[in-house]
Amino acid sequence: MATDVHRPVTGQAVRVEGLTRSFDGRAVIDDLQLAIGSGEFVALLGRSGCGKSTLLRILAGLDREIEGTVLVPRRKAVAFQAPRLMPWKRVWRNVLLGLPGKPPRAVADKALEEVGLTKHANAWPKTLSGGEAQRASLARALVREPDLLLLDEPFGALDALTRINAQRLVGELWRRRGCAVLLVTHDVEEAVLLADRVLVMDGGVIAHEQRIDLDRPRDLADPRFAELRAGLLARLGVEAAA
Ligand SMILES: Nc1ncnc2c1ncn2[C@@H]1O[C@H](COP(=O)(O)OP(=O)(O)OP(=O)(O)O)[C@@H](O)[C@H]1O
Repeated sequence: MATDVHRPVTGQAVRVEGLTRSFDGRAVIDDLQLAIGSGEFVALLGRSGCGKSTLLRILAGLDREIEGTVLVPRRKAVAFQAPRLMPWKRVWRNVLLGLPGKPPRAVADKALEEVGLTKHANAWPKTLSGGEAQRASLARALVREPDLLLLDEPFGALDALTRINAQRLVGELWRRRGCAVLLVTHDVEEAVLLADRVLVMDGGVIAHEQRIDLDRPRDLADPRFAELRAGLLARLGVEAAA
């Protein structure tokens, strides 16, 4: 039933063809096509319940009850809205959790430095703020040296200021690492701020795509930024404020 070949095509991080995923006989994803280039930053928008997380879980290899073809790199990592840290393990041990072999602590320390958490390497997860826990979760993704980083609303639960810092961090990590990113978000501004290309999911397929042809770092005050944002909001059925 499922064709799930973990081998990337040259120049591509993701290739999905004719993907269908049904729950109780209802196709949430229905003959979906998708390609993401190596090193490309793609944001995925769509109404609540349209299947964004389902698609991300399939790309992460967490859901194999599919029909169709899914090609993704072997090295991929995922971070969710909830940081999912093990409370009984110190932060650095959480970062190494699930890695094959016995990686030395230095591997965790390097990733924690990258996300600005060196000070908290020995801390227990419960002592971290929401933003810090989210950064620990990002560090856990980075130690996998991913060619594809899958982010499911990683900033959804953060307050506005922490969110801006976390967005900035993800933008920097992406530039430095050069991996492809698929970011699921509800925030149109975040999508336009970070992505090379924004996809809108609807009716089980990618119903719309918008290339973001703005230089980085992006300026929220740029009229073209507002135009792209308004266009995407309209696609989502939301009227932008004048
Ligand atoms: N394990 C499951 N069993 C049954 N139905 C499921 C399951 N997982 C997802 N669904 C259904 O599939 C649909 C898509 O869910 P999904 O979580 O992918 O949406 P989403 O676009 O990520 O939503 P949100 O933006 O609210 O997070 C929903 O109707 C959901 O109820």
